[in-house]
Amino acid sequence: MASKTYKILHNDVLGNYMVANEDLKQGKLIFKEAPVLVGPHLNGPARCFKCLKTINLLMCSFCDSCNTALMCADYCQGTHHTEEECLTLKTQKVKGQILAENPSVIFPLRVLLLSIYNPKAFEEVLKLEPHLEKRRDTAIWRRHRISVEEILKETNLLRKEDIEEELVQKVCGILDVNAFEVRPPLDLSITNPEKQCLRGLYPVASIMAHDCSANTHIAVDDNFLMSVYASVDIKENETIFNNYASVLQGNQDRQDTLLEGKYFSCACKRCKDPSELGTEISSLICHKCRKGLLRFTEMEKSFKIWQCYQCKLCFKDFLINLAIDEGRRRINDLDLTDIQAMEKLYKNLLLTFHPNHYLLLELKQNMVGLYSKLPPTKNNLNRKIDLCGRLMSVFSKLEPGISRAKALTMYELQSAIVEISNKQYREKEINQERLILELQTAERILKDSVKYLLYEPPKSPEGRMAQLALNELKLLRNSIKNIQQNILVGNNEVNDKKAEITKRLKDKLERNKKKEKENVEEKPISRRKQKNKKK
Ligand SMILES: C[S@@+](CC[C@H](N)C(=O)[O-])C[C@H]1O[C@@H](n2cnc3c(N)ncnc32)[C@H](O)[C@@H]1O
Repeated sequence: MASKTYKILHNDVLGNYMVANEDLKQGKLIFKEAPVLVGPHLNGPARCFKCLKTINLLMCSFCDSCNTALMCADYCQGTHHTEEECLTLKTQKVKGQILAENPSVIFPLRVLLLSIYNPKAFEEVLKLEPHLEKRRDTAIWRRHRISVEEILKETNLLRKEDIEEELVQKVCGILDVNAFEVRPPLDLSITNPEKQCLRGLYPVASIMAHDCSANTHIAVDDNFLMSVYASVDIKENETIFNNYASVLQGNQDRQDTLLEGKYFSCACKRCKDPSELGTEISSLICHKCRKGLLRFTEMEKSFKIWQCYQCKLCFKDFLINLAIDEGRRRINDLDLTDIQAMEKLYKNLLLTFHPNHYLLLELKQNMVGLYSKLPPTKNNLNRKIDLCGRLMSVFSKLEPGISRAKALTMYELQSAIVEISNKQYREKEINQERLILELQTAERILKDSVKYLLYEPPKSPEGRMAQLALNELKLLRNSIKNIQQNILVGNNEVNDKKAEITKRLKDKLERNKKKEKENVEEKPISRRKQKNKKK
């Protein structure tokens, strides 16, 4: 598999992986890919075969033709239940009710159906890594046996030869190791996109190896078409990486996710650096010396050792995990509409965690969201600017280049700068020149935010935000121009006045000079006159 932008190589550590076939500039589209299939999560709710929206099982209907595929409504216009799939299901003569009662079988079943109506696509899917040996007889294997394999067998959902244990487990393994989380269409929530995620199978994209600080930016549109861009410049022959974990996950969480779900220990630059690229995103404050930071140092048998770099005290990871669990519990218990409670908890957690610890970053993101809704007092705006700045400094290190998290934070940051500087100008705390400087700073930030947001599909929440941000950028530029013109007009008026005053002074001076001259000419005559008088 090769294209102009990438090629596929193989080594013992990564298996198949993708490298750049040429120098790729930041923002370069590396490839686009449509999914082979999209389906629900193993534990996710049942979804309409046509539009993939969550189904209310009490009110669902079944496809008129195959009588098996679940539908959200008779009139659903979705396109994801293809004619071939429909015909194949029809020949299986199974009751759709079985799928409604066992939503875990839906996605593996749809993959297995491919073997009947699209063997070529099925063959491509089977080339993906299932990690069969690492999964054999583990908890996940047993779970798939009960929730997928046995249901398929009991209900005669497929021909006997299609549901051999090995094949079903392979398909489940391929889905777990390779599928991408994708957002359902029309889901406009940016705050918790994971909540209602679907899984999509993208055989090319899934070849990208993992790095906790990836060099790609992935955008999926409402038809699940995936676009993969270079998020930074990538040199020819450099590996093209995707981040399988979330950027704000700490070291331990990431390692657990990757080991449990993808069957490898990550040894990327970020994972090997106890400060996590200088961010301290996993560091805690040492409870003994209260000066140093506790960072993970090394694995010892099955647990990690954490050490204070100042007083050298060591902790086993279960103690660190206790502190993290307690912090997590307190954040989960928070009322996310109560800014005072959030600020109080933030201060409190600073006694245990580094300010950039991922728990505090999560809290900061929630606080920025809430400050955006609170009355725009100077205090609120200043705090929002401060929090956005802190978030930005972490994102810039962990996600250099094109980054969704950075773009959203930059948008919030510039809006607070615009609001506070206009307020300060209205209240005569700053003059027009200073106002322009502040607005120009906001303009630069908004321009970068727009630059990154424009990589998002237009109908996604971030894509809509890109259009909003673009309009705001135009307005901001206009208002800067207007103020500059005001200053120019003001300066011209001042200059005119100055010129008038100078002219008047000059005239006066001329007049005085003239008078003096006249006096000088007059004086000798008068003296002579006086002399004559005396005579
Ligand atoms: C989505 S697949 C990627 C394609 C896979 N390498 C293949 O040959 O089909 C994920 C698997 O690739 C391997 N992998 C990806 N990134 C890795 C990394 N940074 N270190 C070690 N293994 C990695 C792991 O085996 C992982 O389970």
